[in-house]
Amino acid sequence: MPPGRIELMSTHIGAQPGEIADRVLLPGDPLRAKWIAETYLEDAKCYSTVRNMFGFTGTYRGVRVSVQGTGMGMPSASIYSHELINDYGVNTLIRVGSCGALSESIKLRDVIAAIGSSTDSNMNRMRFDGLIDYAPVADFGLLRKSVDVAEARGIPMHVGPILAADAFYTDRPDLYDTLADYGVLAVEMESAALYTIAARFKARALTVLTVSDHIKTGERTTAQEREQTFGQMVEIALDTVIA
Ligand SMILES: O=P(O)(O)O[C@H]1O[C@H](CO)[C@@H](O)[C@H]1O
Ligand SMILES: O=c1cc[nH]c(=O)[nH]1
Repeated sequence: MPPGRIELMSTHIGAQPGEIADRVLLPGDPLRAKWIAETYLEDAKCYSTVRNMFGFTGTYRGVRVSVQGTGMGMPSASIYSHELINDYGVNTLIRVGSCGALSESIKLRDVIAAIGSSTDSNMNRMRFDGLIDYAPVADFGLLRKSVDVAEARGIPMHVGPILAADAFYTDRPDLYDTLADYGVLAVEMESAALYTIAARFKARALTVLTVSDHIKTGERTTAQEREQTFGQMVEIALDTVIA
């Protein structure tokens, strides 16, 4: 930090007030955040390197947009979502993540927009004293816009429910089959927390995913692909977040 500059960062994000746009894309992978900023944003500047969880602000089609890594899992994603909304005034958050397909109807590299997110996480059970099974859902306006954008760009996009799991490696693959029977398309690890925190603090949130693994077929993409080549998902998210 330059001498004389007063430190006003939040606990986990090293940005000064005003350095983060009011609309933010949220990849789990901080290097995907860097790739998105370098590939899609004009005049992108890095506002945070705290814990190497990079955040950048630039412009996309003339609109200020930020992109912030969230890390893996709901505890980590909750921290970044909470601080972006409450400490930096962010009002629109679109997660751009990878996921594992649960359904035979979904193929590797397909794009999914998540209407709602079931979860095995205990976080909402604590929030609601175990009395309510809260249903975390996407902001309808963002979801509808993303569908319009995908259609306009000619990108096929599945729209449906997903699972946000605490564990990447599961001992209960049978539950994935049951969830698929109930129409759940894919599994990832952050969306339920994002939707819940956005609802709690009156922000708008959406999750758009690219299938990086197929739970049924065992197919998977490479780490480099997960970091750098999920362009269709990012383009849908960017066109949606600036609308
Ligand atoms: O690619 P990201 O956005 O990190 O999302 C998925 O990838 C990670 C697991 O490999 C989890 O964070 C999961 O949600
Ligand atoms: O959370 C995730 C992400 C990708 N693939 C999975 O199986 N799980």
